Amino acid sequence: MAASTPTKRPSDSLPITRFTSVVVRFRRLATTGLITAMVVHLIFLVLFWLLDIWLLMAFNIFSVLLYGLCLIGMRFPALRPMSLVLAWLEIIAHAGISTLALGAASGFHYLLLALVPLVYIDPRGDVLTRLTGLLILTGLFVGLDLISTLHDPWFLLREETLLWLRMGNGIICFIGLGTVINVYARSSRQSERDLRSMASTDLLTGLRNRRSLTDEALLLVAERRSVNHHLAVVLVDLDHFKQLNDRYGHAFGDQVLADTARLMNRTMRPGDSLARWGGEEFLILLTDADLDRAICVAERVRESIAAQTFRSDEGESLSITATLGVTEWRGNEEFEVCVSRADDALYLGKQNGRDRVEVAKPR
Ligand SMILES: Nc1nc2c(ncn2[C@@H]2O[C@H](COP(=O)(O)OP(=O)(O)OP(=O)(O)O)[C@@H](O)[C@H]2O)c(=O)[nH]1
Repeated sequence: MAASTPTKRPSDSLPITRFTSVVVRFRRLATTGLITAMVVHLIFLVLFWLLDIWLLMAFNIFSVLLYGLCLIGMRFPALRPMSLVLAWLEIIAHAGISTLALGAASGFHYLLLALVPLVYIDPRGDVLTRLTGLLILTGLFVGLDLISTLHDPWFLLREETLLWLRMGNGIICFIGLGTVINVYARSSRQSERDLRSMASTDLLTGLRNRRSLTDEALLLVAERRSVNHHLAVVLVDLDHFKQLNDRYGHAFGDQVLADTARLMNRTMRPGDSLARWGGEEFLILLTDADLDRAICVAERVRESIAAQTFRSDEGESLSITATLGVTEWRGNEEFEVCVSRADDALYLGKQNGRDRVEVAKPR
């Protein structure tokens, strides 16, 4: 590539990242809930068949079928809201009819409690919707308790049976609450991990980004100030990258960046760090390395980049070169000062013809 005036600082590239949205997580949670509800209603179905309560048996057959339909509906974006509303209404109707049929002592109104976290988890709900949802659930819970205290249930069961039912419903309620909270907590932790990874990774190359490496370097520098360990910095800048982009296209440039990052990554020792520092600039942080070792590493990187060949879309074989600035951390200076010295060396390397390693000795 032809020579041109060296550029001092390349600009940072914007990180574009994958992110599993909170809506997707809510959908997963809702699907898990629907499957669980279906299984629970199958158990109720058997139970009411054993107790010979035909009304609740019929209602549970209807519920199982309804959950099946809701699960199918969850596969289609347009039907999702309706599926969720139907599932909500089913739980409310199930709690209501079962409590009226068997009395509050059966504990069926406890099932309403499992809906409380869902009022808050739905990401589309605003404050008013949440408050309304909570008030409706509270009203239903208290109302059902009151009505069944004032009126006899439709079906009379033995005290012992009611006790078992109440305990069962209490357990289902706790398991339901626990499951919802667990799924939500796990998805929150996953979101946190995703965000951390997004904040520290460069999407194009998969390398750590500037922020992540700077954070590590600042920690190392703080630790090593007292211990007097070596630390060296190598700045790598690909030569004439603008020309490469202009000649072969930006997508090809991206590929070259990604391949070069992979190549450099392979040459790193465990413990050393490599980051995409800016557009076509990379930074290598060498822990426990003095200047001589840093120069060796820089030479090795320079040679491996120069030896790498690429094939353009037109089938043309080409290679690129890089200029590297090397320096050693002085032990009592800020990390930025050390990087700036490596940058000065790099700039000198560009002026001196590129494809070379330039060293800045700390004074
Ligand atoms: N394809 C691609 N190009 C990028 C990316 N980030 C920065 N660049 C390009 O890298 C080029 C850097 O150009 P300059 O700063 O002039 O440097 P150069 O052409 O490499 O010249 P020297 O550094 O002086 O050898 C610009 O054209 C940027 O658009 C990227 O993520 N992908």
